[in-house]
Amino acid sequence: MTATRLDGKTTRDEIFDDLTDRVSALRERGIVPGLGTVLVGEDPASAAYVRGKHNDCAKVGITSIARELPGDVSQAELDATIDELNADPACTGYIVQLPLPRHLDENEALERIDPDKDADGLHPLNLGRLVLGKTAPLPCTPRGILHLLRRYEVPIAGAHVVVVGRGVTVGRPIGLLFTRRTENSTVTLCHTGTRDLAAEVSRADIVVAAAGVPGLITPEMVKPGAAVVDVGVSRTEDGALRGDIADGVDEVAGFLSPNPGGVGPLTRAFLLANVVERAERLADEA
Ligand SMILES: Nc1nc2c(c(=O)[nH]1)N[C@@H](CN(C=O)c1ccc(C(=O)N[C@@H](CCC(=O)O)C(=O)O)cc1)CN2
Repeated sequence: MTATRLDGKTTRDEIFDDLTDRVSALRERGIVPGLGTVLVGEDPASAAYVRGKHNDCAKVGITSIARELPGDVSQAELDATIDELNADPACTGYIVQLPLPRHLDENEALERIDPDKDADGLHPLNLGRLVLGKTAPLPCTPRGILHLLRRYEVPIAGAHVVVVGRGVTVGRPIGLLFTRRTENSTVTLCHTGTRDLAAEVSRADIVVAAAGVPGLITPEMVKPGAAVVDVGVSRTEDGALRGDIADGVDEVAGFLSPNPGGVGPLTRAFLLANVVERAERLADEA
């Protein structure tokens, strides 16, 4: 079997076309959505992701607001930047790029973001709203995963989904999304304490690998025909990206979302979608 490739770039372009039209319609109503980013330090990957977000803004007509802070910034200075974006009417939504340098408290930063401006959907209030099944901005990578699976008509209702990794940006929230009534999947969340990862993965109709361990998921683990989504990120010494999926998985799986080229572009697209959706809500309330 050679897996159908879930193409994140083509799918992102479709989303951008839709967002471009919606941003034009907002501009006609006198509203210009603005995305803010807070980048701390000089991690090359984080800097590249933030640059990419601003390039995307230019493509769809959203204003960019970039804040860059040195790697040794204090928590109080970071808090002040967050407060400034909370108060800025030109900023419809914003993100604090993760990970932060170790001396900073990520949870404190996320909690300080005005939940209404939380473009990442990672504020505790918004994650809580997700748990309660209330409307909230959805975390961008999980939203991208679901969109990509639906786009390629991968069966989700009733599927057994095995998520590998319990991080806050992917593993934990994707479990919440798959178990909503609208998705109706059964989720097993695996992590470093899981006794027999291969046995868990082998039962999955859908595998979401978000562990950050290169080549963790091997062809022998995967049920023939399963959908495999690679969102694991690790870097080689020369900075090259490595996903969690080993070579040969595409010979066993029915669908494969590669990394790069799969969910990553959609993470960026849904960040803009969260901003545009907030701008539309504000326009309707005005
Ligand atoms: N505040 C946040 N921080 C981080 C998030 C996040 O969603 N919010 N996710 C990741 C980084 N990230 C966005 O910020 C991100 C990662 C990857 C991609 C992407 O398009 N990847 C490309 C490959 C790029 C490469 O070669 O390095 C792909 O998959 O094709 C976009 C965004 C952690 N931090």
